[in-house]
Amino acid sequence: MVTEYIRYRLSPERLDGFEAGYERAAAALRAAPQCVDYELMRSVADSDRYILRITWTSADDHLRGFRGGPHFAAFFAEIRPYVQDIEEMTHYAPTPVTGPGGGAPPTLYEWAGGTDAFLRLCDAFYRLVLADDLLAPLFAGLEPDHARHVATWLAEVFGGPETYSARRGGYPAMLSRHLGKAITEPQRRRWVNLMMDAADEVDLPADPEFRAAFVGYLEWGTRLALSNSQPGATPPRRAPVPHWGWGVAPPYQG
Ligand code: HEM
Repeated sequence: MVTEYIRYRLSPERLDGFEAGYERAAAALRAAPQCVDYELMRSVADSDRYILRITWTSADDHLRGFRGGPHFAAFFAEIRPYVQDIEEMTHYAPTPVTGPGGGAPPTLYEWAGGTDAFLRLCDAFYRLVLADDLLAPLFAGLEPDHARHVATWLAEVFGGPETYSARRGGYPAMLSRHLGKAITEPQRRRWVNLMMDAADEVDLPADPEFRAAFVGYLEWGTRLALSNSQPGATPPRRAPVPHWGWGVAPPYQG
């Protein structure tokens, strides 16, 4: 995880369109799996000064992944007029010096290790699923990208980029994949078990706080998947993607 700060001092003729331009550019940041979060702030004393903070999964993900990826062109088209007004553009890493609150707790997505961690998790999970007597028949004939789609769903649920919503269709798309599948309780339980096995296999964080929050979502989500998949079920067709947090036990950062 690395934080980029970009400081702007805008020429008067470019001040007006700046925030609206960044508003549009932000769609590309939200869609990019390398971007964890961003915030644009305006100086209180000098309204021509701005600081943009962007948290990236790593400096390399930013410089190669994002700049070499499909979202950069749309992003850059919006901000190109303001490049000449940049005073500083630097990656910063955290130090142990933080306020009494220790800063905001990381998201479950950050704690897990970002997009890469969820991709590794789902690759391992579907290897186990396809070798499993109860689950393999349900997943026969999977699209080759299925594991990646489920990884982007999980990443979004746990506080990562909204890629599943932007590219795949959010909750309605996810729901539609489960309708009519008539998932049984033994299959649901096996799904959870194999996901936990995969978490061990790819070394997701094993601390009690992370695993409790992680399995909490799996229990909740699989029970909904089971009931929504029954013949005659009438789940809501539209709903937001859930955003799962730490619950009552935030991470121990002693
Ligand atoms: C937390 C629980 C679950 C989550 C987060 C989840 C997530 C997803 C997502 C995101 C998709 C759609 C992927 C895409 O866009 O192509 C999907 C499809 C699917 N899921 Fe789940 N799922 C869950 C539980 C289950 C369970 C318990 C089962 C069965 C035991 C199951 C079986 C399937 C099947 C068969 C598909 C469709 C594959 C296809 O033909 O495209 N899911 N799931």
